[in-house]
Amino acid sequence: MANVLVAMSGGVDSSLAAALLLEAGHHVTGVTMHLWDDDDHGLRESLCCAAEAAASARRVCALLGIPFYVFNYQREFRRHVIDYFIRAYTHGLTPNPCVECNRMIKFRALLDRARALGFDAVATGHYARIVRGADGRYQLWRAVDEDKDQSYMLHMLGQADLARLLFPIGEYTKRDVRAMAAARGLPSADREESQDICFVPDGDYRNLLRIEAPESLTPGPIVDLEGREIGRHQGLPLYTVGQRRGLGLGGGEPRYVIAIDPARNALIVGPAEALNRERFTVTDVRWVDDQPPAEPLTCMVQVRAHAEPLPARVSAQPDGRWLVELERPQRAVSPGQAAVFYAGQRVLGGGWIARPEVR
Ligand SMILES: Nc1ncnc2c1ncn2[C@@H]1O[C@H](COP(=O)(O)OP(=O)(O)OP(=O)(O)O)[C@@H](O)[C@H]1O
Repeated sequence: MANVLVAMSGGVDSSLAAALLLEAGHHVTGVTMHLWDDDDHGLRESLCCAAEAAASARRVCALLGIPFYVFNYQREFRRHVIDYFIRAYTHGLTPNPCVECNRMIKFRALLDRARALGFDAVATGHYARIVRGADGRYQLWRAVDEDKDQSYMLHMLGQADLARLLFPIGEYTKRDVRAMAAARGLPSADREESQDICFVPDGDYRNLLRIEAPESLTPGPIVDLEGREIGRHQGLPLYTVGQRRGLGLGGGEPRYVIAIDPARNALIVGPAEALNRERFTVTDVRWVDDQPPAEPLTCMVQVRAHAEPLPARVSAQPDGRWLVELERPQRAVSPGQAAVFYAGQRVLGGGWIARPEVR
């Protein structure tokens, strides 16, 4: 029996996680993290759900008869997630704020505070599995429900984190989770289709950039692979590698965003073939086992949240980065996104895709 703090966002997954832990005989306490305010970042008109999440989590805790707290992490979230998000865009990268939120807020700030408060473990409603190997080491595996799997977003977890984490939902399919929640009188529907970015609920981050980093929206040249200017862009953060629509280049051969060059404030476009990448480097790599696996490492590499993993050779570079050589070229590998290394269902580790040298 353990003293478990359950991170609750008011939805079906974390609500059921709390219920299952309670049924397993643990002492369970619910907590909602207050991450941002409805009147922050000039986003007032598009925000909805931060307060609603806490209210819903509070109701679930009352139903389960467990204590409920709200922890204020607005300052940390601003610094580590929103500022990172803005900074990445101003550096021509495509950020993944959920990975940073997991790394710095849920699995750093919350885990640390839980320990300081005397909790043995923190549980979340993430879809992933923690498995203890025969050697006693912790392993991170994909969820049973592959469609819902969130292991890509959790690749930064190391041994000390996994020793104090529980993902009770990872063993079930979303269907099971809904049915089990309904059977317990818990909310069983998702509030809304999960938004990609919680602090930009309508998916339009231009307002945020307009207020926080207006200079990032400076129009500039669209250049082809030969360096000829063939159009104008409206600000680099509005484009992603691989994008075709919205370039305003008129007819002719379809052209795609091949690279973003913040030094020249230029968008580099070219034909579809130019998007294919076989090699790229990954920075800030963290390994679930806390140490790199033996080389040569052949594994599967996933370069976006829902991308198909591809076979690759991964090798350490003298500068601390890791070089990924894919067996087959992959379209649109976006600098700033996470690259996560898998051995079958098991996460080995991962890091950030670095920007290649741009011409
Ligand atoms: N504001 C928050 N406060 C506390 N925990 C949170 C918060 N946001 C997310 N979490 C935790 O992280 C988990 C994964 O979050 P994610 O946003 O991927 O799913 P979700 O749709 O919020 O899940 P749920 O069905 O539990 O609402 C949640 O299940 C919950 O445990």
